[in-house]
Amino acid sequence: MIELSNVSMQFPVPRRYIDYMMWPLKTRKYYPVLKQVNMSINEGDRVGFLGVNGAGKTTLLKLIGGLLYPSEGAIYVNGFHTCMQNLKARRDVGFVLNEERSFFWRLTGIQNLEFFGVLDNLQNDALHYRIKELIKLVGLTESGDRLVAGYSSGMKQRLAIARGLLADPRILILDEPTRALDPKAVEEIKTLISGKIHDQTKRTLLIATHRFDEVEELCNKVCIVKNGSVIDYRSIVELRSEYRTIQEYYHHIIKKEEQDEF
Ligand SMILES: Nc1ncnc2c1ncn2[C@@H]1O[C@H](COP(=O)(O)OP(=O)(O)OP(=O)(O)O)[C@@H](O)[C@H]1O
Repeated sequence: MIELSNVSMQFPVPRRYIDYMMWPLKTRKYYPVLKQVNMSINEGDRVGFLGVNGAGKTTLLKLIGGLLYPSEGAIYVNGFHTCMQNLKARRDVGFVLNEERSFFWRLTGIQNLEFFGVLDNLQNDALHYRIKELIKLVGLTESGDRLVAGYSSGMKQRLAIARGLLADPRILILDEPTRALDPKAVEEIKTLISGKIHDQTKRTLLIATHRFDEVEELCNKVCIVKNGSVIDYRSIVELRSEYRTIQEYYHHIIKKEEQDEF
């Protein structure tokens, strides 16, 4: 269970930008990225986070995963406060972040997993057994001994998924898991996530994405983030009674929100 109560997040304005800002913005030391977010996510839920670039999806996921602390409010993951009990809150959370540079390119896929596995407190036989299992699960058995420098984007994404699963977390956070992949690789990653990662384990999945098909196929709930606020959060079954597709629902909610602003 994940609970967010009145969560706000501000980042400091970088010094180099202040010089170019006009008064009264010049006096601003912080800018808001998330505003008063309240939501709860049940165990086994698969939530798709939709919103334009810069809406605050990644920041929200990093806060839930305890990688960032909120400026205000509180987040509880399985009853643990993400600031006060950070290690306990993070124990059951795995991350699949879309950062190409987060692997050591001159090491093999398996060597990378060994490195990150040690950081996750796995050792010796337990670590090697887990890596073998994961390499098979993500379909990298043939290429586990190849240098990551020679991996395609799809293979790096599979490796990122394996890394996120090293500690066998109950909650998996995926930030744009199919970004920059070709259509075949997108389908393969979606099948991997829906079948082996969710269906067989009933893990909680939190997925930030720009793809409506991904939400349709992988999620049971949708959360729309706009300008740092959660403007709608509901189950897909519920929205089906009003909208034919996720796309139609998304555009309608965004339009309604814009009309309400004026
Ligand atoms: N570490 C940081 N320091 C300062 N500003 C940040 C930091 N991380 C994110 N931001 C800012 O917070 C805002 C929200 O960014 P975030 O990455 O959460 O959005 P997003 O919805 O995930 O966007 P995208 O779809 O492009 O990934 C942006 O304006 C971004 O520049």
